[in-house]
Amino acid sequence: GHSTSFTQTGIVCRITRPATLVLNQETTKVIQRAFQRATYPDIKGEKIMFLLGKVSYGLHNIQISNLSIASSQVDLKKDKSIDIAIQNVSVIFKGTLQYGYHGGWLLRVQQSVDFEIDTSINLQINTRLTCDGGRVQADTSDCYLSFHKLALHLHGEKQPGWLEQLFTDFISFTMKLILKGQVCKEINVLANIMADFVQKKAALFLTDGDIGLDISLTRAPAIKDNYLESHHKGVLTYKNQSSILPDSTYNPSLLGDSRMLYFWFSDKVLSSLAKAAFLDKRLMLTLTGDEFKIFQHSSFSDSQVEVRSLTAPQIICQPEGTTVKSSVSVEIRLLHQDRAPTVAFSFEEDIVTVIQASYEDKKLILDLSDFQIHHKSFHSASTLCKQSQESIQEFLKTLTAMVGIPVVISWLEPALTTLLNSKGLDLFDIINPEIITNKGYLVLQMDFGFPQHLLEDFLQTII
Ligand SMILES: CCCCCCCC/C=C\CCCCCCCC(=O)O[C@H]1CC[C@@]2(C)C(=CC[C@H]3[C@@H]4CC[C@H]([C@H](C)CCCC(C)C)[C@@]4(C)CC[C@@H]32)C1
Ligand SMILES: CCc1cc(Oc2ccnc(N(Cc3cccc(OC(F)(F)C(F)F)c3)C[C@@H](O)C(F)(F)F)n2)ccc1Cl
Repeated sequence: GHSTSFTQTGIVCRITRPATLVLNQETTKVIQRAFQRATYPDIKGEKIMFLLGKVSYGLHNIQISNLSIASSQVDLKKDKSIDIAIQNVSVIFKGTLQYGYHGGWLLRVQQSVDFEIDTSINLQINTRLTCDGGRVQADTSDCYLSFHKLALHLHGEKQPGWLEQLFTDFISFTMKLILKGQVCKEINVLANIMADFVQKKAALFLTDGDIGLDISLTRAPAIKDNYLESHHKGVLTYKNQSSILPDSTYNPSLLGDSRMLYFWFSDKVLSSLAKAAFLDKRLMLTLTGDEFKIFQHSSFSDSQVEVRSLTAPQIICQPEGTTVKSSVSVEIRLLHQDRAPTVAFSFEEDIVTVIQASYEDKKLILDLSDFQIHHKSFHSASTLCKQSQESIQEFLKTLTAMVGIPVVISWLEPALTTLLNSKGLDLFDIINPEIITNKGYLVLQMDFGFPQHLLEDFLQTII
């Protein structure tokens, strides 16, 4: 068939129906905020009333004095919208009603009385997610209020009957229009502040120093019966230069809909992150632990081992795990009191490791499931005979396998965990996350408890 010309997708986020049930708990807080933020303009008018002549009225300083929400449901409508239904929002408005009429040619009455308007409202908000300049936009113009109660209560002594009539016939109609207009406007404002907030937070999450991932959308988020999913470039930005992403291999059948949250990463994205880490000189390690004091009793004071990547590691995802191809140099240095360190000997190896990653107790765990070491070269300060070079080569291979690789992994695990937690990953209540690798991609799938901290953060941004 024809190939749809989409910009390539490196990362896909899928939020399923079970997740919307968790998120539903908190929609009422956002709606409450919308009612509180809305402003209610004065309602003024004048009517010619039978026998009374011209009557003028004005409702001033309308404020919310009490607000409660009974229940809400979130529903995904295929290829359309996220439908939020909210029942029994009961709101009490307070204000001052001024009214006056010009009776006979002399009689003028001007009254001012405090009022309460007691309402009970159902809301239906059908949110469409669109893509505007690579960012998620929420369009909540499909917003309906239905009133099953709107009653005026006037303070003080009995008021004239015609006033109730005026309220029932005219004022309540205007009141409904104002409420619908103001509340739906605020809901749209909040929905877009929220979408912007997640976009910003997500971008911060996937940036560290000069290394970042461009997570702008490649198309509008797709809404299906059981999930909604967003497609992101996942293009590496290093020192503000962004690289291109080769063609994407994503298709929706790769993800399920039983877990709340899925992230699909093309392994090209992981490879470009490894490349940026290499360019950013992060892939090197100086070991001075006791296990590396190989020249213990010689005249030299101390020794250290420096391990570093010679090229950008290549990351390939397979069903067996994440394959990392790196070429590495290991240097054994001697530290002297009085002069610069000298290199006792150094060697280079091509190392292929297969890693299985998991995430438990807010820690990233990297397990080595296979490896291959190809010895490339060896340099030593003192000349060695041929025979001993062979045995040294074997020894170094064993050293790399028994010490080198485990040391690098046990350095990388906490380093990545610290990086992720510095972004606030540990604040999330992530339930039973699974990290699954397959041909050319990696999937994170998990359930989660509502991110209370995220909502608090968000509600702070909207005073
Ligand atoms: C590459 C580091 C090399 C350092 C030093 C170079 C010298 C090497 C010397 C000798 C040994 C040779 C190589 C050593 C083997 C080490 C390589 C090695 O360990 O490779 C791993 C590098 C990290 C990574 C890409 C990987 C696997 C999975 C990836 C992780 C999956 C999830 C992680 C998410 C960001 C976390 C989300 C949590 C979730 C919300 C629950 C993600 C993507 C982080 C990166 C890892 C393979
Ligand atoms: C940090 C998670 C993440 C976000 C990405 O980019 C974006 C950008 C905009 N919206 C999203 N959504 C997915 C999503 C799910 C869960 C959490 C999350 O971000 C965050 F809440 F953790 C924030 F604090 F960082 C983002 C939402 C998008 O799917 C939707 F729903 F708007 F269409 N992701 C890309 C990759 C990764 Cl790992």
